[in-house]
Amino acid sequence: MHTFITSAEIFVDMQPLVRSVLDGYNICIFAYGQTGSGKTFTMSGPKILTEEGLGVNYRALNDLFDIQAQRRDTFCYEISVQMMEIYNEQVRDLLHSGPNKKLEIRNSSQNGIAVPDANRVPVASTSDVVDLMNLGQKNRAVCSTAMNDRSSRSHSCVTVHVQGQDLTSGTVLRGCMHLVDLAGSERVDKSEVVGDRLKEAQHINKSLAALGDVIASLAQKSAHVPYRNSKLTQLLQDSLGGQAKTLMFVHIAPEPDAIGESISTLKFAERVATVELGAAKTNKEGGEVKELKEQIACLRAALASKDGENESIRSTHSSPDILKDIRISHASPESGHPGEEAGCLEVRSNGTPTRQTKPNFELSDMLVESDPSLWLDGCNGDNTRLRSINSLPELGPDATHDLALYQRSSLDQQWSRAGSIATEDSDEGEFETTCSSEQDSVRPASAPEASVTANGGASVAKKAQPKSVKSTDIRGTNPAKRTSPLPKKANGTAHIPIKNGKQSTLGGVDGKKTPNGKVNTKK
Ligand SMILES: Nc1ncnc2c1ncn2[C@@H]1O[C@H](COP(=O)(O)OP(=O)(O)OP(=O)(O)O)[C@@H](O)[C@H]1O
Repeated sequence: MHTFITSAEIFVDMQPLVRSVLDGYNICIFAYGQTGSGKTFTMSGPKILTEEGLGVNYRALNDLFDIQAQRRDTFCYEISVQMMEIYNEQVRDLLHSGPNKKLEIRNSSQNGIAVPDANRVPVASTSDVVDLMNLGQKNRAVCSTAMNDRSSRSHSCVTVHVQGQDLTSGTVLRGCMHLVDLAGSERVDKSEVVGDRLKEAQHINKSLAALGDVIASLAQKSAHVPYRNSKLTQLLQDSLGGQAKTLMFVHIAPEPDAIGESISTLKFAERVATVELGAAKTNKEGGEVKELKEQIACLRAALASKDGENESIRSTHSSPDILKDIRISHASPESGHPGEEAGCLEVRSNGTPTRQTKPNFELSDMLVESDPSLWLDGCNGDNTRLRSINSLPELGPDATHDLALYQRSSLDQQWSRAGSIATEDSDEGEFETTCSSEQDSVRPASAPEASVTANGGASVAKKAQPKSVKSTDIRGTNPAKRTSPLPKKANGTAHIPIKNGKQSTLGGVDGKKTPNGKVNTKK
């Protein structure tokens, strides 16, 4: 049995995840699968866009605008978009009008993984987004191959930055969402590519292999995760091994001769499902942090002015013009204190005695007065990075994973949802210690779990769900509490429960596991 579903229905399932970007979470949604299996269709929609065909990229941004409008009285949001592609191992700006320059992926303690030099365009409405996406799609490297007349020759990434300020408390939330349409893996004998197309295919396959290696390392909890082996894995580093909420759509082509690729795609999905993510956390800057930052700014200003005064004193000392104003008070013969003679200097500037002014507060006093606990607990931002990566919390007992499987029919190219797994993660995650982009990350031993989605043209979702966000995908973790281990929706969605955020097996379409633990893409 299978049910055909539309892009709108797929979006409903991922909506809670998208919405949490407005609550300060980092989100990554990406499409994986062989060439021609429907990744671009899922993310962006068909070549000629219709309202029903709009891909999840558009829907996600539309949804953000809707909520922005709903929260107008309580929050002030700024939304901006970047659009990049990784083409032949080079990061390029898709919103750049001039010649494309090579961009660098940077890892900073403040922003995590980012491409700061890519154009970041503020958007305020759906039409702004449509214009931007059109420009990006136009600039994207696309070419016709024997497998797909509109084959993406690059990985594309739409990054949505959201900053919101709570108008009551002044708390600032920063969230960021990557929407990634990967280039498809392809067998070059089948896609019949030569020359530049062949070179592109080799780069694509190599970077997807690097993604596979990263997933394998994460799944095995290896101490070393080879993020640096490709630009793709560098860019997705935070989403694959960090504290983002990540969802992956896995696509397979239903044609019989694609069976080899389909199996390897599903094996990949199975492995992704076992990856544990760190607990999702918000990028929140509360009132206390704001206050402390203001204090720091004051202290810096005070120090600067103090330095300035010291400097002016020093220059007064060394200025020959001023020397004449320095009067050495020779001890009167009566005083009889030779030591006082030498030490008695009166320094004047501009002919008037200068006194060293004491600042209103002392740096040391202020620092002692500040409660150090505030620096960690009061701030979910960068200061928490100071904590050891070993202190990453395990997922609570309520953590679940939710795997959503979508299936595309070979005949009418419709999607059928087959099952779903999601993760509910603690809101109270901590940052992994940041490292330079020149270093691969070492995985925290206790990092909690990921979740995955697959589709039968298939898709896999991996997300860490905030407790505050009501997700239709969130399930209790205690299997005993459930009436069925794989409750099935009328439309064919099966939810696979995972205890303590761990997925034991990847369920089949009908909610049943095949003997070898593979997914049943039953139609
Ligand atoms: N669910 C669907 N319904 C109808 N048409 C679809 C669907 N999925 C994909 N298609 C069509 O199949 C073709 C290939 O899809 P698409 O370009 O999205 O594949 P892709 O996985 O992005 O390929 P590549 O990796 O080569 O870029 C397109 O013509 C697309 O319109």
